[in-house]
Amino acid sequence: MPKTASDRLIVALDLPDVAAARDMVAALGDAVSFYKIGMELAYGGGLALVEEFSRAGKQIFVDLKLHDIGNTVEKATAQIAKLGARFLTVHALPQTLAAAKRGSEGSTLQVLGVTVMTSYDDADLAACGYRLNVCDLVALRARQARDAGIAGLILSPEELVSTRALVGQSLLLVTPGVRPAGAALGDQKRVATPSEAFARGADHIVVGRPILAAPDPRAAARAIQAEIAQARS
Ligand SMILES: O=C(O)c1cc(=O)[nH]c(=O)n1[C@@H]1O[C@H](COP(=O)(O)O)[C@@H](O)[C@H]1O
Repeated sequence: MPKTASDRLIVALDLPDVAAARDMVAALGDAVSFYKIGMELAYGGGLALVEEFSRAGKQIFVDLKLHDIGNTVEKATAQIAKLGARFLTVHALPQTLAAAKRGSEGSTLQVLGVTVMTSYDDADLAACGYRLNVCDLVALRARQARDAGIAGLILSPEELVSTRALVGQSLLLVTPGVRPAGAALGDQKRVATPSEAFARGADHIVVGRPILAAPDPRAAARAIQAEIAQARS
């Protein structure tokens, strides 16, 4: 089914509790159809919202960035699959990818591998002891994710073109680190605007603070969707 600009924008519900998340989803109304529940909200009771928002017709991305021994990742993935979410993140490391793939089998849950966090640059990787730069590490992880047979990748807008060339249409490319022109970057280091992300081949973008902290979150979401529609026309 063709995706609309609304399906392509995933709003990160980075909020402290269930009440704040419900208020934000009510304020965004029919403007937003796809939400991400990440660690802040999940640890504040937010996993219960996966079923609630799914029943209300929203698509849900559970962003827990799993990484553990294979058995634990497999069983945790199977638990998330029961909630009815569309996406789940795990770190894009071979054992973790394979375990998450096993845990999602028989369900509609799609596993996304997180390549290199968008708050990291080459110097941050070097400080962690990596010998590869961001571009090469994303490429390695993209190949490993494709080989593991998972659904997609989380990467920054900066690696979209090279990654698409590498994996073609075999993986969904989902990118955070997206900022409307002039918006505060916060802790994001590898960034682009919504139009740039779609011009470079993103399937979905993830946006949090530029919508959540806007004086009118619904208008901010609508403006991003208008930019997406224009970039894709
Ligand atoms: O997996 C993610 O969603 C993620 C990966 C990544 O590399 N960078 C990243 O920012 N994210 C998430 O995307 C969202 C970005 O939020 P904003 O920076 O407020 O737009 C947050 O919920 C992050 O946890």
